[in-house]
Amino acid sequence: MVTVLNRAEQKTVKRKQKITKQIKPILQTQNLSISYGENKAVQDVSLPFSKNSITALIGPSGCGKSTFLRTINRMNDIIPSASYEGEIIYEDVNILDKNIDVIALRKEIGMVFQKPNPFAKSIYNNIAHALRFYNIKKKTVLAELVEESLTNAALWDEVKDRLHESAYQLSGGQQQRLCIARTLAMKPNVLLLDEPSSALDPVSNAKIEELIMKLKEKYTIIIVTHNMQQAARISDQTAFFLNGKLIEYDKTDKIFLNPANKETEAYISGRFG
Ligand SMILES: Nc1ncnc2c1ncn2[C@@H]1O[C@H](COP(=O)(O)OP(=O)(O)OP(=O)(O)O)[C@@H](O)[C@H]1O
Repeated sequence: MVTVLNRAEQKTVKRKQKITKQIKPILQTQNLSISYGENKAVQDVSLPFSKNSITALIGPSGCGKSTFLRTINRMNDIIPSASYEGEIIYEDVNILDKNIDVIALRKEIGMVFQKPNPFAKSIYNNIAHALRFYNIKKKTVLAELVEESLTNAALWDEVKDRLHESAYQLSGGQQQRLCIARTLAMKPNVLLLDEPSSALDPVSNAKIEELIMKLKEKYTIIIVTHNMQQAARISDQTAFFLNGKLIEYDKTDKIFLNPANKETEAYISGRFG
């Protein structure tokens, strides 16, 4: 039977579809477990990540946060003992599938590590080199993309007159923003940040936090942090891990002001970890 909707009904359906689209996560793990040999480092974790939001992963050392993060762009593939169960659905595709093009995936889901790791090249070539790897070779296009990504990483004004100096001449905080720029040049959808400012001084840390909050307008961000104030300041949602398990996940305000779980409360109030 064909149902003909009147205008008002059509409007309601469209509005509902719009809301569903907004709420539907861009990325979600479903019953994800990750092992190193016999050691189950992450156990049965299901978490959604919505577009243009920041999710903080917190928990004591060794609870599986980095393992979980690295699996989202298949960085753990390089560890021979690592294996997975469950699914990671990114835009309706299970990215743990054997047939996934991992190089293309890492372009869409970029990662920045704890210690700034620029290449031993000029500031310009740190970004241009990454672009050339993806076959972008035209000089004018490269120059535009270098400027755009340095601007988006809030670094352009500080380096525009020294683009051909070695990246190693930058401060630690600037090097980390260069690494963020290098990732942004790939035009990713999701940014994975593994303690991106823990190796930096307080001023650089504040700049990186400001940058991350700005980047939320364009990207979905997942950040591992040991810094509770940082998680509380910048994230929309927080997930608390303990011994490889997801103990609690909620809006960040709820986790920090009124956690449902005693272990979460003990951790955020500094009683362990
Ligand atoms: N490359 C590896 N090979 C084998 N085991 C590993 C490897 N990396 C991590 N593990 C193990 O997986 C578990 C989780 O480690 P992971 O680094 O993910 O925790 P974490 O919460 O990120 O810790 P930290 O906060 O100290 O970085 C630990 O038992 C760790 O020893």
